[in-house]
Amino acid sequence: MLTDQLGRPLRDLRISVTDRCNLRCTYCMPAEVFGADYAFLPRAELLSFEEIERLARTFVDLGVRKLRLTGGEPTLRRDLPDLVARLARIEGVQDIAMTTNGLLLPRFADALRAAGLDRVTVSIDSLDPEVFGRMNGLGQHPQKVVDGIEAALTAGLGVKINTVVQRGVNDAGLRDLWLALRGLAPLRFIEFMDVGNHNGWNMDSVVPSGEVLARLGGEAGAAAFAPRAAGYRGEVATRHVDTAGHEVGLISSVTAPFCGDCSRARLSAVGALYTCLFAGGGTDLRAPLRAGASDAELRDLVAGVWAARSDRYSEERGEVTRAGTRPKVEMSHIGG
Ligand SMILES: Nc1nc2c(ncn2[C@@H]2O[C@H](COP(=O)(O)OP(=O)(O)OP(=O)(O)O)[C@@H](O)[C@H]2O)c(=O)[nH]1
Ligand SMILES: C[S@@+](CC[C@H](N)C(=O)[O-])C[C@H]1O[C@@H](n2cnc3c(N)ncnc32)[C@H](O)[C@@H]1O
Ligand code: SF4
Ligand code: SF4
Repeated sequence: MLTDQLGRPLRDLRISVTDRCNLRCTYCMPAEVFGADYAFLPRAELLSFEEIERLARTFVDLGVRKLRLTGGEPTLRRDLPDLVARLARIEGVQDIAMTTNGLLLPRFADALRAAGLDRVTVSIDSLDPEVFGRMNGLGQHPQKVVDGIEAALTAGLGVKINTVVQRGVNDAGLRDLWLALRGLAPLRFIEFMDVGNHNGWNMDSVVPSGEVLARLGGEAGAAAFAPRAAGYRGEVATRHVDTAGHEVGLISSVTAPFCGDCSRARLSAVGALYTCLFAGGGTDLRAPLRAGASDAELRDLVAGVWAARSDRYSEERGEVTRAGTRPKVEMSHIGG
């Protein structure tokens, strides 16, 4: 089995299909930076669906079993169901998921499901129109995302909900969000992370997951929940359930890093392989692919990168921040 320097297998591939987005979340693509004059990737730079399929096969040959489409906003990529259908035909793939802001799900959920998509994770940070409108940078209304969640459920997709938590921004409304949406799907609360170079991260704006759970429980606090076993080895969220069986996941990359089990590789929209969400650079797979590399050559290239991998950024965060920040790839580029 292929493992990296810390004995971690390669199991999960997250594929960014575009760096564009129809929102400008302040913690990801702040409008001041990603404005009208921002140079998004020209179409010719993006991997074609044939190229994504070929590279996905390479990763599956090396042990990957889960694929996740992300971005930017993956539903903006034209003909996305065609890509899903190609990926669903790859022998060995057990799970195809997509992380999305949900806005276009009413339009595309049925076609994506029919093409073979298993699950979506839909991101929504608040049900308060003012708070959500501010956080998404474009004043979009949260009901549009809720409509997307409902469209995904109606289409028969598995659904989870992601919420990024920022102190003083959306933390006051977390319990309202939980009470309103817990009957629809499991909610997962993500500690605000220092991804990219522009989101103004600082430790004071992180709400530790323990505090989030206490807020969700209302008067009973965290005691309103019981822990539930992980769904699979290396799962990023720790699971908890309330007495009615509603599930909440806590993604505590800042206060309780999970690098020890990290089996995730990331492929950017231009075909660069990144071995960590916080990487400063990646390995170009597109150039050898377009130069006619054989399947074996591509496999050797990816296997070599994984075998040399020693990333554990979240565990080292304190040391790195003290030593001064280094440039990181943008979240919208690498996919979340
Ligand atoms: N630091 C860090 N954060 C991650 C990593 N993987 C995922 N996350 C964070 O967790 C969030 C949730 O991830 P999702 O895209 O929903 O995927 P997932 O939780 O791996 O998916 P499941 O297969 O449903 O468990 C991401 O948006 C990131 O913010 C990782 O490897 N490192
Ligand atoms: C980069 S987005 C891409 C997919 C899609 N546009 C969406 O928002 O779901 C993937 C996930 O990363 C999360 N994310 C983005 N920036 C983050 C940050 N600074 N800290 C924690 N999570 C973040 C988003 O909330 C989303 O759940
Ligand atoms: S988190 Fe998703 S929806 Fe928000 S700006 Fe980033 S890519 Fe777009
Ligand atoms: S910080 Fe890097 S190594 Fe650690 S879990 Fe996240 S992606 Fe994996």
